[in-house]
Amino acid sequence: MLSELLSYPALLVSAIFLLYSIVFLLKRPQIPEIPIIGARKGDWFPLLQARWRNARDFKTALERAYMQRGPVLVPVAEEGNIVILPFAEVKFITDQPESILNFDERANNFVQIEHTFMDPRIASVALQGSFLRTQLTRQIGSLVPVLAEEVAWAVEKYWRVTDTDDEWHDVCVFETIRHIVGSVANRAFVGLPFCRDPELVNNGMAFAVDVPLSSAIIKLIWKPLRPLVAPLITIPNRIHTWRFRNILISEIERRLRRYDEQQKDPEGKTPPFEPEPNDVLQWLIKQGKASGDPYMWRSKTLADRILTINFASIHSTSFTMTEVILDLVSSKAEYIDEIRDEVSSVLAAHGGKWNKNALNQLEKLDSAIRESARLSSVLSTGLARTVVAENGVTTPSGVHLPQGTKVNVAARCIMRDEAIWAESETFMPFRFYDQRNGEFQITGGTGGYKEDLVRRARNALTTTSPDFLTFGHGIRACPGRFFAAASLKLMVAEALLGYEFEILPNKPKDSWFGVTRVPPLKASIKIRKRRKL
Ligand code: HEM
Repeated sequence: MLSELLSYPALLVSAIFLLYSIVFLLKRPQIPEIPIIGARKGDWFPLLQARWRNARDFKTALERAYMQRGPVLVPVAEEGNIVILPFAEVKFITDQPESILNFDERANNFVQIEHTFMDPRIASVALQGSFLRTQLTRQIGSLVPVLAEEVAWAVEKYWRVTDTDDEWHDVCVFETIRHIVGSVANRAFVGLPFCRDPELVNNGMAFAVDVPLSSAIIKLIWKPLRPLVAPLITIPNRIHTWRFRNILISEIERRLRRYDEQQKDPEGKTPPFEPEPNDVLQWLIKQGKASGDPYMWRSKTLADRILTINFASIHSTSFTMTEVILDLVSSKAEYIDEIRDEVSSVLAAHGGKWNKNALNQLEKLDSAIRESARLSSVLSTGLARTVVAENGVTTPSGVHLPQGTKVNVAARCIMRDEAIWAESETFMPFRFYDQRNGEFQITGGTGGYKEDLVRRARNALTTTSPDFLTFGHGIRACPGRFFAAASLKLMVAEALLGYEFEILPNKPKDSWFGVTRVPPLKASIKIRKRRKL
């Protein structure tokens, strides 16, 4: 029988597949004994059937999970079995050390980094959270003026409405915003002229689509087969990485040569004299050289690090900005006018030039962006971590989570919970502004200067908390959020000062792809140039 089987390769492959399916169906994965969302009485294979149902309507699955107010299991197609912990356990997640609940393990598994990124070693430096947390955040003050210049250029270019034109024009919000965000972010990452090359932005964004798409397919494949199949599935990833690298490589090599020359001639006597660029690429070159590891200053490594930063930042910022614009234009004209008045008076007070202080004074705008990021957050689930402790971990509600369990919270539901947020489903742009400036007292406090500062800080766009999870929370909260907040404010300010918007009767609908919520990418709005008074 066995020899017969071995002589027919097709039969052998079918037999292996059958065996694997049986083992897969019968093997009870190591999962906690908690309710399974999506499973029904009488299901033969509750996990598999729930997985299929939840993948088709993850929004409902998430809402059901949240309503349980305790840990639940949510099987879903591309992610497998995830445990959703209740709101009360957010602090438990953020309090755990990385040796128990690990961020990188989950993130790298989610994107299948060893298959979807072209250089497997980049995994060890890929997310570069600590680099951004220190370098980029520290430099925001010096970056604001150049970012403002780039915003003005990009909005003018991509919204294409001339000063003399009185007509209303349709613009597709996401399609134009992604280019604007791409140029603005890359002005800080690689500088001029590269940030204005649409091919750089297009390939960076294409790669950011390739990764979740290819990783979702790869995760459906049996692990031992992945190294064989992944190279085929990730052909687009390789094409876009290759094109992205090609745009930057000669500039990187030029800067590396310049760096070496300057090291030999610190006085700067050898021409050409040029000021050192102040952008992420240059900081990465310095960091790479200082590390003493030649891998870190290979031009390919440096290009891939810029690509990874594009991957982490452009989609999240473009989606957030798209939602802000759509939330504003489907609210009230008075709201827009009030924010616009704030923007013009703050700008005038700073002599018509943006700087970090001026951005900090845009409290109404800050509040409107935070409110949009609460109500229309791009996150469905949040605080994604994997249990890495060998003996697992037990939650405060007493559920034991074995090693390997994927943990999340229902971020979207927390941020829309009526018990936490008054009129939680309504876009109230001044919600956080009022909380910053209102009579509200901190429990047990005296309402003094210190408490005033705390209240202000608590309600600022970049402040994370257990109930505001758009940027995550805890030690791994988004390191790019201060940069994102500055860019978002500059972009919305430019849009409000330069344009009028036709108010929409309703906000266009979003869509869901498995666990991912995507804003209305095709939505258009009507804009026209504002007359300067
Ligand atoms: C509005 C825009 C953005 C949103 C909504 C956003 C959201 C997030 C979220 C939810 C996380 C996971 C945090 C956690 O689980 O606790 C994260 C992580 C991260 N974000 Fe952002 N992000 C944005 C912009 C950016 C930008 C502009 C950059 C880079 C310049 C960036 C770089 C990163 C990196 C590198 C990580 C991984 C952090 C680590 O390794 O510790 N993000 N972001």
